[in-house]
Amino acid sequence: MDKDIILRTLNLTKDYNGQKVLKEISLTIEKGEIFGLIGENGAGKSTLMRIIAGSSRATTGEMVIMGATQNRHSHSRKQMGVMIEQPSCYGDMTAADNLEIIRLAKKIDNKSVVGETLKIVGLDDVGSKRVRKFSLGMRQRLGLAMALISSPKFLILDEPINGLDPKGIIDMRDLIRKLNRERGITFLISSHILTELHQVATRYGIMHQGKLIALHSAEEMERQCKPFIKIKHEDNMLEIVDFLKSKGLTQVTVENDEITISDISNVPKELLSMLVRMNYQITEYYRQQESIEDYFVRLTQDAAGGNNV
Ligand SMILES: Nc1ncnc2c1ncn2[C@@H]1O[C@H](COP(=O)(O)OP(=O)(O)OP(=O)(O)O)[C@@H](O)[C@H]1O
Repeated sequence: MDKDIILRTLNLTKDYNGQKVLKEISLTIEKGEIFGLIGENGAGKSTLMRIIAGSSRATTGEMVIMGATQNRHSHSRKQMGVMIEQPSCYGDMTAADNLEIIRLAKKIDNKSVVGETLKIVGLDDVGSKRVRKFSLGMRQRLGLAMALISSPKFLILDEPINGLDPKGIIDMRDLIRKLNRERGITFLISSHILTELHQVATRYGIMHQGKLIALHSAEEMERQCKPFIKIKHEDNMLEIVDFLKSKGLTQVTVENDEITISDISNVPKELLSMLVRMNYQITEYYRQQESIEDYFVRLTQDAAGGNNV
């Protein structure tokens, strides 16, 4: 067993009524990582997380969690905390009472763990407030506390930032980073909005239509965001596109009358003056770096067949 590997999946698939919603998912999460699982709604993130958490079974494939091979009988997931979907809790009770119920159900002897966990998530000062009066951010914190109470080494959080206001997003990110840094907890976190996980994930897996289409470290993700050139004009767009292609530029796309050249390594230095010499009415010509969100959109479009002109 490799002690630095928290999770390894090999060719996991899931079929619902004959429809493949997970297609050969193979991924490894190492100790200490904050692994961000990104994909649009319906990409298969929750399905994959439920299988890893043990609340659903894969149709085929293998999975090893903290050194233990998982099969239908082994749910050796005691060192794992899970928050998938809205945490279910008793609205008429306080956060402390809700946690106490979980402590008893999990047979945790140490009574002080309730207060300690509430402190970690910043809910130690809400006193006798009933959970049904909690804001969404507070509920998410309580969900995290429920997942944390058994001192897990690995936390699975499905869309923990979904619906939070900007301050709630920052607080949740800070909390995740703190738990990772100070307690060495490894995270698997999903989101359908890439920017929500930007600055917190150390590695990303991008899912699209049940497939894992890319795996990137945070640094690789930044590198993937390629520079491009935008051209705005008041002229015959197709003529300009043909001209660019005649210069050997293949990755030329058009959207809202704007031309984008993605393969800038092939762009001749004097391209702008060439366009002007051709008497094209160019109104703007500039170089930009692709944002992480744009990269995600490009990647999922490429996986779906691309949109090059
Ligand atoms: N219990 C189920 N029975 C049938 N189909 C299901 C079931 N659960 C999920 N699916 C289907 O599996 C696909 C993946 O859904 P999943 O919830 O895993 O996606 P997701 O990426 O988590 O999306 P979201 O961000 O909306 O939660 C969808 O097409 C969904 O309709």
